[in-house]
Amino acid sequence: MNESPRQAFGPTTRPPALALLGLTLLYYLLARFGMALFALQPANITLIWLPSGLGLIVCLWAGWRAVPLLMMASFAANYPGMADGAQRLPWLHTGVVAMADGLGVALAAQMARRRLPQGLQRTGDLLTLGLWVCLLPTALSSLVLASNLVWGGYIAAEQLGHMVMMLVLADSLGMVLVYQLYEGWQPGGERNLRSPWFWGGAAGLVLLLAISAGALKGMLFFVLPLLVVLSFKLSLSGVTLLSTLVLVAGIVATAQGLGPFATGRPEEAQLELMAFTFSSALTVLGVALQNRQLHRSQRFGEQWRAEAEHDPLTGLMNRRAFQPRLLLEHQRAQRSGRPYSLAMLDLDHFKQINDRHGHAFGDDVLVAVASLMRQCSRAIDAVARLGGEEFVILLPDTSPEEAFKAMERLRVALASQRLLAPGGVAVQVTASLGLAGWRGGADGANDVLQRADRALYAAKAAGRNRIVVD
Ligand SMILES: Nc1nc2c(ncn2[C@@H]2O[C@H](COP(=O)(O)OP(=O)(O)OP(=O)(O)O)[C@@H](O)[C@H]2O)c(=O)[nH]1
Repeated sequence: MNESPRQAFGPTTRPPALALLGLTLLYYLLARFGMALFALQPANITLIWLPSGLGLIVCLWAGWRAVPLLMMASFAANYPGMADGAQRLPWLHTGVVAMADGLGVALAAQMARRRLPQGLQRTGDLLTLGLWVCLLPTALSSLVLASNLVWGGYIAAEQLGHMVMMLVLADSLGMVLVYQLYEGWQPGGERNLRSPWFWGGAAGLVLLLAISAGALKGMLFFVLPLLVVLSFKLSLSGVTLLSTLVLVAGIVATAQGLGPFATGRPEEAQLELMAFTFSSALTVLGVALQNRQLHRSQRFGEQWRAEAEHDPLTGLMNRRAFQPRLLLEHQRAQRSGRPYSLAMLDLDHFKQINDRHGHAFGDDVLVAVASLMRQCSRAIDAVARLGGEEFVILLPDTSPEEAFKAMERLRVALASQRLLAPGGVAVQVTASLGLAGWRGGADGANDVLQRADRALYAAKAAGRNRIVVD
């Protein structure tokens, strides 16, 4: 799974032109109609500026070539409004707005590439996202935008500071909400749509929104705990999708005069809503990232353990994993009084096979023998490769007499099989086995192992391709 597909700003692969044009059109529509959809009346304050988030993503994806397109879209979206007043040179001021918009998101994308080259990985990355990707670029572009508005006579000079703050908040919020969607998405993310938690969670969120738009306005604050619960149940993609949708819906509702933030004091309401939306988005994203990190380390732990305990050639358990398994079986046998048996198996004249047919064929032989041993043993048996051409089989609940029958079947099966060496030579491989059992008494697990080993040497000494029981 590639979870860090972040593309360099100034990318190496060209995005399809049609997709780029489509996104530019979306940017235009969001900018054009976002003002109406997200503006808090009567002061006409835009609560969230989604084009900044979309612009950031487009720049991350398409690099510098997206910037002129975004500037044109911004110009086209802003010009009707800016030409509406009595101010002079509206095209010039709209041009400055378009430039600030385009360069702001380009700078944010550059920051994201430099500061978060692997995307969001840890909760600590949220500080980088907030400060470097959102706050700094939007502060610079907002300063240019607001000064331009003062210069053009659109707003009074004393409104500059307030305007900058509003623009920074609305732009940053747009970036956080859209960027978390982009970051959260990963191949396989659509699996969330099959989870009952996703649809149940979505229904719960819609219910909370609906109730808070009516009589119980405070119910909106339960959106956060519900999203936190969902961040434990869904993958990052699902959580970021629900979080973005519900928080944007909350903003739209406020702009329509619904919910706890529609108080009739627009400027205060804006700040409260921003604080709620920011803290909710970042908390949920933080928990979801932490959770993903935890799952990853668990997965790595399991993978590391599997690798540490298995022989890479045959896939069988190795000596390290076999030892505790044997001890466990010995303790179980001591408690239950039931016997167990151990068979040590060593290939005969394996050095000759290697020398005559090559090491690679020797490896094939080891793999074939391992596979045969698996086939000839039961699910409760433990088959391990102790090293080289030496194997062991632990047969729980089995007396040496019963084990002998099973091992004899294995020995015969191996000896009657022919393996094709390079050049088409059919090679017979045989093995010698030493068998020992535990039937109670003072013997420890290692004593049983040593007895099986002694029996194996006896089998070799007696002429090979046979089983000796100790
Ligand atoms: N191809 C291959 N050979 C291995 C591997 N591990 C050990 N060997 C070889 O196994 C051979 C073992 O040789 P010996 O210990 O002399 O035993 P043998 O030739 O089977 O003789 P006996 O056990 O007395 O029948 C050596 O040549 C090792 O190089 C492996 O992973 N792959």
